[in-house]
Amino acid sequence: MGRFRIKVYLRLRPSDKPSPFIHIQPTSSTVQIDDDKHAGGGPPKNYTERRLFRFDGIIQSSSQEAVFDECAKGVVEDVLTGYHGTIFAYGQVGSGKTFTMTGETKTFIYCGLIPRCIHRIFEEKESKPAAEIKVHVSYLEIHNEVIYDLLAKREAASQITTLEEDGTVEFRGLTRVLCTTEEQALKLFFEGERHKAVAVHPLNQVSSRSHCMFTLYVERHAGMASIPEKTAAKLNLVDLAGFGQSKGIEFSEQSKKEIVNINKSLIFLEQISSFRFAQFVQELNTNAIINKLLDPTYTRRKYERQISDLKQELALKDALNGRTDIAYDLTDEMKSELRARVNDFLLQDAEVETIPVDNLKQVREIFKLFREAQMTMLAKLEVLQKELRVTVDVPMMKESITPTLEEEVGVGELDNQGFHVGVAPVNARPDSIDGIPSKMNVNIDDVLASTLFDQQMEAPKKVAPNREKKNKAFIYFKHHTSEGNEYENFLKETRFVLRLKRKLAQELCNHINEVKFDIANLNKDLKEFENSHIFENPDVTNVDKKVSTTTRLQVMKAEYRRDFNALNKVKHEILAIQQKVKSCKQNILEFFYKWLDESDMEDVASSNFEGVSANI
Ligand SMILES: Nc1ncnc2c1ncn2[C@@H]1O[C@H](COP(=O)(O)OP(=O)(O)OP(=O)(O)O)[C@@H](O)[C@H]1O
Repeated sequence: MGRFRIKVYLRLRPSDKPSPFIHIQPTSSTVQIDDDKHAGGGPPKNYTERRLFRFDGIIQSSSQEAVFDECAKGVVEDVLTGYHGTIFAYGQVGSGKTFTMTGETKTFIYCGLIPRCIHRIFEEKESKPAAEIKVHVSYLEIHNEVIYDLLAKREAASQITTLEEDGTVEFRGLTRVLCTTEEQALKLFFEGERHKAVAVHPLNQVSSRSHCMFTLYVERHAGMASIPEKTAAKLNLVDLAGFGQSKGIEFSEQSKKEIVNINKSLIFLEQISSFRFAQFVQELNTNAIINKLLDPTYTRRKYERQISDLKQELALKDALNGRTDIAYDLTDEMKSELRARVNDFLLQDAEVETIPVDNLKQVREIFKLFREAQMTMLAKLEVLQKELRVTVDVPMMKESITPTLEEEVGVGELDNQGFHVGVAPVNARPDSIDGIPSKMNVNIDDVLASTLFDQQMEAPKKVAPNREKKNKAFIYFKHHTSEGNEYENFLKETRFVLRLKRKLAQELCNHINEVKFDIANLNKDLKEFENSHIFENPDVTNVDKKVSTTTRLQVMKAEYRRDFNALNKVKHEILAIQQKVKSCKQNILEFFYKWLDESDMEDVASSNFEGVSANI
């Protein structure tokens, strides 16, 4: 990589009346401008402190050939060796940009830089066929902020978009044409010229109203057999639209729009003025690199050689460290051995040291196996969750996979491996549910055997009227007195809630029984796996089956524990509601007998309370 400075040359257009206040010094490549107080002109007032401007070269009345030799030849030579290059002309309207870049193309001596660059590149191509130079060209124009492809059909041109990446700008959709001869490239250039937007300007009869960029893409071999790398560089040749004062000049609406867009795109230039801009650009540094196109065959050979060298180096290092039996390429046998070790570690509690770790490839293979195991487990879990229509969240899984000390003294023992279903809060353990883990079936009536549900209340010992009349009086009390009515409604509501809770408890019992059944079967399967000694003859399908069974067992146990705890909770709620029902019944009877005592017994006896059942 080389550091380059942008070079700036000043080309002066011949003039009949050169300004007496601008002093050109070709030998020192400087321009001295007199103070504007005396000159009545010069640069904008806010820049008057700067009077001396230095350039890389000043070209006065030179031929087009001399301009090419001094300003462009070096750039073209660099492009031919693989560096990108750009030549652009800027200046006021009519200052000679197009004359410099394109020139008068009918006669070669008046040809500008673009035809001369084309000529030089094809000259190289013809003189060095071994370099296999390939040349493509493109030509674009930016007019009124729209990009046009001058080598494509006009209507398709506006579709060109720019893509900025890593500090470079690409034109998407721009036509690139392969040219095998200089004539072909020139023809394309002239064709593009005809499409350019030009208009009459008070300072120039044929004024460019757009920015144009002609690009030559040059691909070639480096030219040395030992370095068969290709280079690919491009040469951008840019003719900017002219900028300048438009005050006091009459323009058409179209021209006004163009001027606004041109001045907007050249705002930096406009504010600094041509000379200021030149000084600024000269201070910029660029990093230039040769743009290599790698030959795949050469690159492959190069890397093969590097790999072989590195292998030898590694073998030497291993030998020096006494590691002579290290194999860096894993065979299928080695891979299945590794798989068996990983399975032992994951499923048989084998020590981690039993997994060999000798080289990077092994480590990668081990990671791969771990990932496979995890993916298999996750996939199976997903299937299980779908099957069971339950959501097992991660904390619950963790809890069931990793027993805690607390769990060692937990409730029940569902399998023959010391597993229990977890710890129920001491005060939450209902007497009638103690038997669940050891019994195969849970019955709601057993579970609720201790309840006093629907017991008939014993009436306080009182002198009662005839039983049938008393029942009728009780019904009357419930339906026709405000106290009785209130208790009756409350009782109905409480019983309704009780029915719902009982239903829920019944469902939980059923599910627990199903889960218990599944757990018993899974335990049986696991036993069979163990008896078949699958790990002595590892078989992927069998190992997978065992993983699946173990995972399923853990899920079922977690589910059992969850439902078991839920059942405990519902049981307590049922007991509380039953207690409520009981006291409600007691209250209603108490109030009934009180009401009966206060009533006239004759009235009660003669009353007709027909039509309602006497049970409460
Ligand atoms: N060095 C030169 N020697 C002779 N004639 C020149 C020179 N420079 C420019 N001219 C003439 O001056 C006129 C304007 O030049 P040109 O069109 O190149 O200017 P421009 O900067 O491209 O203008 P615009 O910005 O309007 O496109 C043309 O007729 C051109 O032939």
